[in-house]
Amino acid sequence: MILLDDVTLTYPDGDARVTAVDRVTLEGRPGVLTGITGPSGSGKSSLLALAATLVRPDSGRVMIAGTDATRLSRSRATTLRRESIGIVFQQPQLLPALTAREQLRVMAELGGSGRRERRALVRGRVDELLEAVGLAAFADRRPAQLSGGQRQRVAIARALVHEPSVLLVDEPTSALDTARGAEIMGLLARLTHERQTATLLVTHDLVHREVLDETVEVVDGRAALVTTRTR
Ligand SMILES: Nc1ncnc2c1ncn2[C@@H]1O[C@H](COP(=O)(O)OP(=O)(O)OP(=O)(O)O)[C@@H](O)[C@H]1O
Repeated sequence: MILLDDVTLTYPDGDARVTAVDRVTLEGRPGVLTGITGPSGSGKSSLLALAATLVRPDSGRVMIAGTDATRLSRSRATTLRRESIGIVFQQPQLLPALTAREQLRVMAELGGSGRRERRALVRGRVDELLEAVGLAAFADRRPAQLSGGQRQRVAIARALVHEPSVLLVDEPTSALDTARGAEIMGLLARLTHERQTATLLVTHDLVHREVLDETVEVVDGRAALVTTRTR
């Protein structure tokens, strides 16, 4: 689970500062797909960067799996991020020379606490994850031999390699047509429910709103929970 607790984030703006996130409290719970929507410049990406522990808030706490990430040293925050958070970016950001299976294996080697047994465990998860995202038959293909939707599926599987409790997703459908986008959103909802990740997903695209369990709307750096769906 993840809790952004009364967080504020400002950026330098000439001699002054611009408030990108203004005292937001937002909770991601296990098995819940929470959509973050709102106009351009409202602070959605900044919220995700805070949740990813990539930036520190000016004030407030970011609680991840019971730990206040804002109080950790940089290196301990990095370890927490690797072990507890999966991130899917707008573009899949795959390495062109590697097959789908190798993209996940690299993540298995890089991340986590580095203990040999743990790495072996993570390696063993790779084929199961490729199957879970519908790519079992494409494991040996390189990015150029995959469609845009399939590349995004590889990125999703890669984000799940360390079995994160928190999954953060930034505009996953922006490079896809409506049908492929709907498939990716459906996949993210299914994985969230099956793997009980607390998933925060930034989206402009309200075409896909029906798969979201909750929708939080951000306006001028402030967030309001606008809908909650009961499954
Ligand atoms: N690195 C930065 N330096 C200065 N100001 C920034 C920086 N990043 C974002 N901002 C400002 O913070 C505010 C929120 O930006 P943010 O990118 O979080 O919004 P957004 O809702 O994700 O927008 P978009 O949908 O266009 O990506 C905006 O006013 C933006 O100009």
